[in-house]
Amino acid sequence: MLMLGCREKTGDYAIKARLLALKIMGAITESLGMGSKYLESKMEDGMQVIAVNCYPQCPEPNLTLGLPPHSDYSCITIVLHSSCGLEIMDFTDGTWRLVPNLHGALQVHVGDHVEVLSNGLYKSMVHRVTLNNEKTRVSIASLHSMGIDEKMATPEELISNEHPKKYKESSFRDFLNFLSNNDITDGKSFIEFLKINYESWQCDQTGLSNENAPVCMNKMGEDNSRDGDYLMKFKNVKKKRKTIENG
Ligand SMILES: O=C(O)CCC(=O)C(=O)O
Ligand SMILES: [Fe+2]
Repeated sequence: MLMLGCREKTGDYAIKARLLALKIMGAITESLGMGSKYLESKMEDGMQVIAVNCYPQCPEPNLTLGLPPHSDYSCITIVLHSSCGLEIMDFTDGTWRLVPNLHGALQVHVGDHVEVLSNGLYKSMVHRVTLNNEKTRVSIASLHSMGIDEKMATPEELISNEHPKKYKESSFRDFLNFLSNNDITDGKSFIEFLKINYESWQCDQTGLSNENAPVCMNKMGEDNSRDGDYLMKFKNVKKKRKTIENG
């Protein structure tokens, strides 16, 4: 009986989360000037993946993570959790910020595909999950994207001389292929792989060719900032800046 009750509730939750995701995606495409129906049919025919994550209490939470840093390869993810643990990367200063636990609140993560769709106006969120030594944490993540072979591309309307195309197009299957060949726990990220002219961007961001590097650092925080091993890169950029300043 208990299982039956869970089954119904889970099914109901999945349906409602999906409807909410469709509405949010409509609001996002509208905010980009593409109209609320721009992706409607592709999202309606798209995929929903529900991940139920259980993070057991851990005697030494400082030594490990529940989930390593990553961004979601979805358009958006809707998360409901039982307690604190989720942290998001604040690229303005390279620190992790704990998401507060508001009872019953849903968190919405912008995923990689919305970053591509918006030509970088929306940034997919880098997040991780920490553990605690008091209680088990449970989260339900509902990931919403287009069909497995549907390519997400930046609309022409969002591309101009001032805002050149920043990302290659890709499908969910492309991501799965990327996953089979790369270890994301090693810090590899698909969105970085999709970036066009990433090498030249990276060079600018080091400040090596720019005397106003502190501005670059800010720009890095607000703007591009993720990297396959972005934390390492963030540190390296700082290190390079120091070397430049000292030398
Ligand atoms: O447990 C959480 O709060 C987040 C889960 C998550 O990031 C994921 O499933 O991709
Ligand atoms: Fe995630």
